[in-house]
Amino acid sequence: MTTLAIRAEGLTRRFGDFVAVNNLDLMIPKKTIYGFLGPNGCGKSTTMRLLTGLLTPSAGQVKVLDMEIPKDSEALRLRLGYMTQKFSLYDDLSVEENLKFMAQIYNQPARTSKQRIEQQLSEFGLNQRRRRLAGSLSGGQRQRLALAAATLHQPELLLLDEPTSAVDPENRRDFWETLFDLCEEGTTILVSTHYMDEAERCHGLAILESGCKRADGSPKELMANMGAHVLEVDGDDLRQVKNTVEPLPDILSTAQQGTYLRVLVNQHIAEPEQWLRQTHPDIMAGRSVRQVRPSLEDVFVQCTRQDCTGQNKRQ
Ligand SMILES: Nc1ncnc2c1ncn2[C@@H]1O[C@H](COP(=O)(O)OP(=O)(O)OP(=O)(O)O)[C@@H](O)[C@H]1O
Repeated sequence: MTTLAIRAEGLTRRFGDFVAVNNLDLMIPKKTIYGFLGPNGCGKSTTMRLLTGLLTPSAGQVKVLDMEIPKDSEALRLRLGYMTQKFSLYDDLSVEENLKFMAQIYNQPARTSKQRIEQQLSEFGLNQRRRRLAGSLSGGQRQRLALAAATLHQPELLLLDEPTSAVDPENRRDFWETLFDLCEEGTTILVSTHYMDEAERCHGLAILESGCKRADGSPKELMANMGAHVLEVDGDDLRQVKNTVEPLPDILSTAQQGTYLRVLVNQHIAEPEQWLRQTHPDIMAGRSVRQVRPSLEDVFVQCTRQDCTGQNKRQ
């Protein structure tokens, strides 16, 4: 028995010539919430499908809950919960019927499943809506039903593919509270997202782009080891400041945020504020330039500047 829920080495998936998941190494500890952060098309869903055994790897080794994939995929399925991006329950079945159906799929004995369904209906606030057709529920209610169904059989590992993309901020917050409760009870959770605030809630995180892993660690570690200074420049005409400083090789990126320009400067510059003022004294005159703590978005920008071969995308 290891302390890892998922261990992948060189995990790769090709579709024809296209490499959707490229040589991915993952070590995901049990009883943690681990995130995949990345833009559309970076390979999050494909990786999740590989980890559930629904898709066969083109190369690499994967162990999930100490079982080998794809060899043990069938047995593993009963120990996993998987919530896909699209609502995958039946619109024309009621809330309760959907849960009963899921209980049958997971071979739950009728006597215990009745009790478990009642428990889920109450825990996920669906008791009053048990006879409503799933198709008539709101986005937040559908999402709660989907999570109730995915956790009905008390899986050890829960994989959630962009679970909050169709819900409002309040439901998203409640949803995350539920995830922390499940984690506290011993469930390992793997969740994909493109929201920075959600990624920041994870214990560990892999930043993916174009099928490659660009960084991993806790959000705190990622921010501490980003390899760049972050400056905020204020004042008028920030567009002009941006266009002027951006071509400098030691400027890694610039982005306007309200009344500030956020500037990422190469870490080897010893005194970045002073350096920026000296390189463009005219345009910096009368502005405040101050160094601030990196955010996860800065980390994301910094580690996705290059493509999988290490080429700088800006050039
Ligand atoms: N069955 C398939 N055949 C061919 N290409 C595929 C297949 N499945 C996925 N891809 C491609 O692999 C890449 C990664 O897709 P994937 O769905 O894993 O990305 P994602 O990060 O989950 O993005 P999104 O958030 O948009 O779902 C995309 O370019 C996609 O078009």
